[in-house]
Amino acid sequence: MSEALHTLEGWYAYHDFRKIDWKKWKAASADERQAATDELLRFLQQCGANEEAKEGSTAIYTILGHKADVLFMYLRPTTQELEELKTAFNKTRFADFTTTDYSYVSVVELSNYVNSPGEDPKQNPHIRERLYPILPKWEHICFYPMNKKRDGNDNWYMLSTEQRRELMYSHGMIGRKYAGKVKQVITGSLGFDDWEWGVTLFANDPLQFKYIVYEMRFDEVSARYGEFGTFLFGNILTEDKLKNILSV
Ligand code: VOV
Repeated sequence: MSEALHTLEGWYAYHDFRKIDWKKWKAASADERQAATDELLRFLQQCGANEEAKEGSTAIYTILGHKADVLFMYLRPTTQELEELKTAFNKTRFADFTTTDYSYVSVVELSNYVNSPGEDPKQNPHIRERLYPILPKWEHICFYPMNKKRDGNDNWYMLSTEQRRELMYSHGMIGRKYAGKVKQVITGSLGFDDWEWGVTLFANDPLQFKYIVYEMRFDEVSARYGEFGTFLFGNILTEDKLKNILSV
């Protein structure tokens, strides 16, 4: 029988992709640039303190290619906190030098194909770690949204729970080959954004993104049912690198 699973949700996610207005930045005085940089660093320090207190997590990456310059990825317990962050960032002087062309709203999700009967999954420390993840500070990030197809005979949502479980098992087995090389954070976005899931991958070797996405294309879950949006790739942004990038 085809029926919805009880998904497990954790922290809410906001991927804020920003472009830097370089013309405006270069035209600003050295004092203005310094003040804007200091405000940005203070904002990021607050994000760091939030992460230390395990009340959320933040990852900052520069984005390669024309689609964006910087990604601020926030995980927080409530959507209100995400909104407060968005507003706090927009109030910084640095934000005046940026524009947002793309963002993504979702919530960390486990699809619970692998639950143990009789157990409260939210009390399981391994599951809690995945629902409330501290984002790895690995060298690279890859983000893309995706759907499961509803197209004629290729309709994921018409498959029985058993069929979907089997297919997801095979997906998970491929994923497990990348243990230690790729870390995935899957966020559900039905009702929040234009696609069904956001896929955020972290790796220290950028080629691992290419390998895993390619290998998964041959797996039925992706080959038959996967539909994919725009891919964005980036490099980690440390405080020193940030100061370096912003110095003119
Ligand atoms: C990096 C490795 C990796 C590993 C180990 C892994 C494992 C697993 C498991 C065990 C499960 C099911 C239970 C749960 O944990 O939710 C999932 C779930 C999911 N995945 Fe995955 N996935 C990985 C990686 C991984 C990638 C690279 C992608 C993108 C696919 C591609 O073709 O580009 C992906 C997608 C998803 C999605 C959209 C879901 C939710 C599907 C749904 O219908 O609900 N995923 N995934």
